[in-house]
Amino acid sequence: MTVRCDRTPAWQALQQHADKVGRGFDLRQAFAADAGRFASFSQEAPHVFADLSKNLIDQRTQELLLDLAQQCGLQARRDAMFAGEHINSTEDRAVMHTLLRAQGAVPPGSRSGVAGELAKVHETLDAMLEYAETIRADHTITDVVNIGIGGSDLGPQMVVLALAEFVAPGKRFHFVSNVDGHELAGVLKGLAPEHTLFLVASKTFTTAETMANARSARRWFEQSGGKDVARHFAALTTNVAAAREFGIETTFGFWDWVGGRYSLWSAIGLPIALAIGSDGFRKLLAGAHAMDEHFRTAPLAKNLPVRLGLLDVWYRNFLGFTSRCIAPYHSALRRLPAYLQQLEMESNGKRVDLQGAALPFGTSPVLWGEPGTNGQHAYFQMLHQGTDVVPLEFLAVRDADHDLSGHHPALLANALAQAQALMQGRADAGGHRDFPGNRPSTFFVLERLTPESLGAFIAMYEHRVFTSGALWGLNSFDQWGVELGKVLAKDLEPRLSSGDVTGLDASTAGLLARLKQG
Ligand SMILES: O=P(O)(O)OC[C@H]1O[C@](O)(CO)[C@@H](O)[C@@H]1O
Repeated sequence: MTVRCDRTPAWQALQQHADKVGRGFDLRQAFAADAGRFASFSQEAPHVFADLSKNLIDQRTQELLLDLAQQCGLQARRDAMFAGEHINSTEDRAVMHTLLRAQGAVPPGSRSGVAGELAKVHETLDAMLEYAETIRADHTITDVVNIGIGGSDLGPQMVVLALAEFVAPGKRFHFVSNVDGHELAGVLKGLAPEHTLFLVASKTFTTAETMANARSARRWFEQSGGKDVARHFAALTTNVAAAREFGIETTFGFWDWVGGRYSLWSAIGLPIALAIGSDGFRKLLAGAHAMDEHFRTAPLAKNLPVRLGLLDVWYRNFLGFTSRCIAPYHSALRRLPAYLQQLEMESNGKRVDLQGAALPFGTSPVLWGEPGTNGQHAYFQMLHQGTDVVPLEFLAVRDADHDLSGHHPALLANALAQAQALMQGRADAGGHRDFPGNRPSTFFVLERLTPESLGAFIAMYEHRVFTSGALWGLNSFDQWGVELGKVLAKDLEPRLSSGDVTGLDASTAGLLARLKQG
């Protein structure tokens, strides 16, 4: 049983600590006073190194945050997740995406039944990877179109882009998510049905956008002379019956205990397996599993996802920061911010606790960002000199996968320089040219961007979001907030042609009249 963070003695102690030192904390003085600050505030985890030393925390902050984690029962909730308890209480489901990357045995203390689930995981994984290898060897298939949205799009898309270096030539990958027909039409324009494989990816197989795109893709396939729907369409879903009813015979399943935003490790990862091969996909899983084991077993004080989640609570609830910026210094990670937005904001963008009581404190920050160095020439101005403090996260990769001379040192120097500038500031230039400094950042280092390191980094983020969500007393695994808009859109769609505005508010009615279809 977890205790909500604001009902613990540590919460009160952190409030006093924030009043006393938190808001007056100065990073420059902290480094001057403690030669060991980098070592004591950095952390090695599988495939990921993190420097937390440029954050507005001291040893006491860390101790109090760890007390908070203990008093909230973070370990018990973590163990309940790994054991397969139904911690997604509003949907009465287990949360076992970690089982998708379990390498053999189930975690100790697992509920009965989990071993059986793991056997199903491996059976499906083997079948999916065998299929992936067959398609990889089939040179008549030159284009793979993934049709899915949210977790059925962002994860596979982000990973396929990120691991471009590992993608065998000969196949192009396309991702269609939006119900906006411009997207699908643009992709279809360059395709031939006999050379195309469509993957319809949807956990529920009911999502309106995905179903509309899948129907249009099949119509296009048939109208352009495509033969053999069975060979050219596959479905990735927990709702195999609905996929069959749609007319798709090749299906790869997964289970209700995999949340959409945690599903790239399941059959939803088929585009990744097609792109980087079965070995590559297994390495991605292995990297994530290594981070799972770190999260599950490392003491809280040396547990990277825990330290990050606690830092998020400190910034959000005690220093009042409402957003966090992520800057991956690697152009292949350009979809990482969008992916992390869903992971964090759909998980922790909640205003009631597990019992449904309104929370008296803030939860998910706004997460945003762009790859560096591009962001530097756009919004970094605000990060350096704006009135709001926005903690920034740098992700740098030591080794490049190209041999263009000079580029990589320039890229890395920029990442280092920005973190340095944010912290140091500048007080000698006068007026508009001065920088306040003391702006916090976290700096992640991967040795190389590989399936293993990317898998570990994503898993680290999943567990960090788990940590802050657990402390806030949230159910991080439902998403009721997406439902109302879906219902209203269903009501409005026919009105766009009928023009019926009965019962609508004046603004919606006025806009509908402007958008009415001729
Ligand atoms: O995979 P599905 O069921 O099509 O859902 C897609 C996405 O839609 C959501 O349910 C939100 O509407 C996400 O949580 C999910 O990732």
